[in-house]
This record gives sequence, C-alpha cells and structure tokens, in this order.
Amino acid sequence: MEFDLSPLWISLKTASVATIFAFFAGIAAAGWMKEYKGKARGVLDGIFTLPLVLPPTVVGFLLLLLFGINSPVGNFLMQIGITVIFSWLATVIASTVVAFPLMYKTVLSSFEQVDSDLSNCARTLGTSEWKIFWLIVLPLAWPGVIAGTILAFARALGEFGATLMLAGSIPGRTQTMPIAIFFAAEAGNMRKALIWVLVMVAISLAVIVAINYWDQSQRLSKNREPKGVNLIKSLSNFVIFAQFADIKLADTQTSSRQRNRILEHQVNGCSKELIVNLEKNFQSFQLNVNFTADKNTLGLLGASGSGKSMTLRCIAGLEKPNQGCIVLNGRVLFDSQRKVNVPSRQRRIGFLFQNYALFPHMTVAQNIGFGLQELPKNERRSRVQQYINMMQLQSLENRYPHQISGGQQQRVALARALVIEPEALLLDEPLSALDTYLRNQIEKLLRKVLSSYEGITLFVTHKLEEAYRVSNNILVLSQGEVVANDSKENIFERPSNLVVAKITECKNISRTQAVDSQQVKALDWNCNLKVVEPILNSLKYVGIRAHHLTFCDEPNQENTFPCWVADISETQHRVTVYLKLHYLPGDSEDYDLQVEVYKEKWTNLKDSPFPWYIHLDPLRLILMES
Ligand SMILES: Nc1ncnc2c1ncn2[C@@H]1O[C@H](COP(=O)(O)OP(=O)(O)OP(=O)(O)O)[C@@H](O)[C@H]1O
Repeated sequence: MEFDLSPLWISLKTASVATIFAFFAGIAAAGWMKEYKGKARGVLDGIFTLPLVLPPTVVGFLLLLLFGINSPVGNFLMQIGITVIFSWLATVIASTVVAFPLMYKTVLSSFEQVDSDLSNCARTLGTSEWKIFWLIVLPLAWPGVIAGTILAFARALGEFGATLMLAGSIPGRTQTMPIAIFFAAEAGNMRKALIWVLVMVAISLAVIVAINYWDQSQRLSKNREPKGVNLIKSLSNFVIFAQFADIKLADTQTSSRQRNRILEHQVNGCSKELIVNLEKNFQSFQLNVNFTADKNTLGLLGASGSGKSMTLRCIAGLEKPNQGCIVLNGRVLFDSQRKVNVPSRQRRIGFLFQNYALFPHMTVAQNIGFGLQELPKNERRSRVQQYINMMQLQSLENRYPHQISGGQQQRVALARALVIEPEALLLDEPLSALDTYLRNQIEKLLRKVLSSYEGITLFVTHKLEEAYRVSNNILVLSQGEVVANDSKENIFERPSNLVVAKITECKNISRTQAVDSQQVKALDWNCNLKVVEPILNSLKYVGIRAHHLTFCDEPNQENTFPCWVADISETQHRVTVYLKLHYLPGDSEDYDLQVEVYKEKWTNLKDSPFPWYIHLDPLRLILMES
C-alpha cells in the first residue's frame, strides 16, 4: 500500500507559513513592548504570552469561538468567500497563535538585553526611533531573533490540540503529522504511527542540533568579528526617516522670574549659553538645579548620587524633567509651561557616556560616522577621516570596538560625539574607566580638543584635580541641589560652605564662634585664630587645607600652637602627619589636624624634639557657613 506523505508536506507548509507570521508579529509586539512603559504593560504581556501556558485545546476552543460561522469574524470572512474552519488556513492560524508567544518572549528578552546607553547615544546623534530599532536594537538582538524563529517553527510543527479543534483531521488537507500519529495509534496502526514519530523526532533533533551549531559558530565568530555586520547593510535599506519634531506635553509650571530671564535672553538673541532650570522628582530623590553655562567649561562635582548624571540626561533629553526649562543658545529645548520638549535627536547635544557606548557591531569608522547619515557619502567619508586624524585613530578605521584598547575606544566615542558639531558637549565621567596612564593621555587630548571647541561643555568627574585641570568654572551638587557655582579658583580656595569644603577635600574643619571682628574660636581645636576675612553672622565653621599648614620655629607667632604627632601615613612622595594640638595624644586616633608635607621635609623634621609648632596662616583660613 502506498504511504501517504501528505501529513509531512502539510506540516512543513503550515509550520513555515505560521513561522513567517509569528516572526513579524513577534518582532513588532516585542519592539513595541520594549518601549511601552504604561500601566497596561502587565496585562498586555499576559495576553501575548497566554497561548504558551493555556492547554492547546483551550486555545483551539477560543479560536473556534472567534472564527466559527456564528461569530462576527467568521460571518464576515464567509461573506468575502473565506472559510476558516476545517481548512488549511485553520491549521496555519492555530499554529501561528501557539508559536507567537515563543517568538515574542525570546525576542523581547533579547531586545531588553541591548544596553540602553547605545540607544540613548544614537538619540543624541540625531537618530530617529525607527533607525535606532533597525540599526542598533535589531542587529544586536539578532541571535535572540534567530533562536525565537527556530523555537516558533518547532512549536508550529508540533502543534496538535488547537489544530485538531479548529481544522479537524482531513487527510490531504488539514491532517498534520501530530494528528496523523494520534489517529494511526488510535486505529491500532502502530507501524504508521512509529514512522511519523521518527520523522517528527528527526526534524526536532535537526532543529536542536542546528541551534547548537549556530550558537557555537556565534561564540567563535564573536572572537573574530562582531555579529550582525552584514545585516546592518541590508537593514539600512529599510530605514525610515522620521521628519518632524515630537513636541510632547508637560503639565507643570516654571517660575515666572526664571521664565522672564529666559525670554529676555531669547529676545536679546543671546550668545553661546546654556540656561538650565529644572526639577526632576523620583520617590526617593529630588533634583532641583538652576545654573547657566557659557563657553567656559563647567565642571560638575558632587558625591555619588548627588544628581550629576541626571542633570546631564535631562539636558540631553534622555530624561524628561517634571518642571522647568532648558534653553540652549536661545533655542528652547524644554519648557514645562509652554509644553515644549524637543526630542533628544533634535537637541544637537553630544553626550559622552562613562562606558563609551560604542556600537559593538560597527567599525571605528562606522561608529564615528553614525550621526552623519543624512550627509552625502563623500562628505561623510571626509568628515569621518578628519576626526580619525584629529583623534589619532589612523589604521584603526576598520577595527571593531572589541579590537581596540580602552583609550582608543574613548577617542572613538569623543570623535563620534564631536563629528556632529554639537552646540553643547556633555561629558559624563569620560575618563573614569581608564587606568592612570591612559587617563592622563586622554585628559591631555580632551583639554586640547576642548580649547578649540566652540560649544558649551559640561564635564562630570569625581576627581578634583581632573576637574581643576579641565574646567574653568565648577558647579557643586549635593543631594540634588546646587550648593556652589563659581570659578574653580574660588571653589578650591574659598569654599563658602561646609558641603563644598568637604567635596573639595578640605581635611581640617572645626566648629567655630566669632570672638571679635578679627578673631574666631575654633571649638574643636581649642584655640583662638586671627582671621583676615570678614566674619559673617552666619559663620559656623573654620577650615584649612592640609597642604596650607606649615611647621615653624617661632612659638610666639600668631596662630601658632604646640603640637605632637599622633600618627603618620605615607605615599611615594608625601607624608600625611596627624597632629594633636596643645597636649600629647592619647592614641593614633586622637588628633586635631592633618598636615601634608613632602618626603624631604619630613626627613628633616621627623627627628626634631617635641613639641613642634604648627602655623595656621590667617590668609589660608576658610570661613564657612553650615
Ligand atoms: N530611574 C530612576 N528612578 C529612581 N531614582 C533614580 C533613577 N535614576 C536615578 N535615580 C536616583 O537619582 C539620584 C541621582 O542619580 P545620578 O545618577 O544623577 O547620580 P550621580 O551624581 O551621577 O552619581 P554617580 O557619581 O555615582 O554617577 C540617585 O540617588 C539615583 O538613585
């Protein structure tokens, strides 16, 4: 008797078509869900995933209700000449519905694994959301897409319950292999059932082996060249350009004083200037900053979590403030009162991320040229070459980010941010991931680049010396508030309050009280000090930097006190000496002042008899508010 092979062809045809539908629907649903942060997210995800957990017969029954001739959908389809129930179309629908969740879930999880800084970086380079999806997210998530497709195919091939309920078992039309196995076994034709079982096992095994080999080849190729490179070229043909600004609504108020100031600037056609007045509220953190930056590089200093990065992200349009306004060179980027929120891609603000955020599947040249896609090819190439030369990246053009050093990666990121000629450049701890040697090199390059950069620069760093070398002015943030904004000299020499003194690492601080117009009592050091600065009513603390203290031989000089050493701590060039004033210290923790001296000075000093005498120069004393 001739063996009927139709179940094999029906199964393969059904699974292939169902996989194509699930492929596109799964990618679209996952792409949308990745960005959707609304309240219905949990419900929608549940609905998309439901066919994965429901028994196939339940899915089949629901499909029967949906497509049956008594349902509005079934009725409508009948009228246009399409019959679903007990047709091949029914096998495709049933298989698509059960295969979809596997595609959707796998793709969503791989989309979510793509570093969000990469998308944010692309936004600051002027890229539309569609382009980001096609050029960044999809290529990087490609392994997940392939895995989802294979799983969806396998699931569609093995579908039984829903297909039987919706399509029945019509040999040569709707009878797939799983259904053929069931009916053969039920009729006692075990030989026939076994043949189909073996065919199913062979196909399933082939799928699993294919996944394994594919996964293995991905791992190997990761070490040679990054994935998705060729895909990028083909995908770029489908890029859709978004044309218009996305003006979003905000419902909050800006203070009229600040608004008037900003409008005045606009009317006056102000020069290069960034005006920031914003509030951003989280449950456990409130950011409230108000400052103006000009062509002089502004350094942002502050403890971890003080709001430095959040400030930059709001300016770049990567976070939406709750309230306030941001104006760059007279252009309103954000105004909660006027409901303006210019999207990141239109702000013309370059952003340098701490982890560089280089696109791993693009070469050095492709990374640098990413923000220039609107330019003609030749112009684009020459601009990229210009920045490759400027950043000394010649001969590295065709390498991928994982094939170059950290310092080179940072230079690529800097070139990519600068090549779009941004009106402002935001540098979020750009040197923190580098070792000391590279850090010095890149810092030097950065200073050179910034000296010729015409735009506004904000520079976030934790390192005081780096902030001092790179910036002209410094803004100090503490717990989301601006506590100082001044020239770097004033910030370091004359910190006006305790927070700024601590952030700029003033090691000697004492509570204080005014004695007369020229004298204060340092309560923690138990001494009176002559000062030259005017004493304000709000005076709370007196301080002096460790390297401003001097040892002297004249006990009767003003602001000079006997002292004993409680402890010392050495580095290769300097010694920090912990001193107790007036008395012998009880132990190594019992000290009043920290003094920093060079090793040579320490060598001369260390064997001198006690007491030594320490001098607090009135010109160096810092008077502070709380
Ligand atoms: N999406 C968010 N939801 C809730 N809180 C957030 C969110 N993003 C940031 N924060 C909080 O905002 C505060 C400021 O964060 P930010 O990253 O600006 O600090 P930072 O000064 O840059 O710190 P660091 O120097 O450690 O990078 C932190 O307390 C952080 O926990």
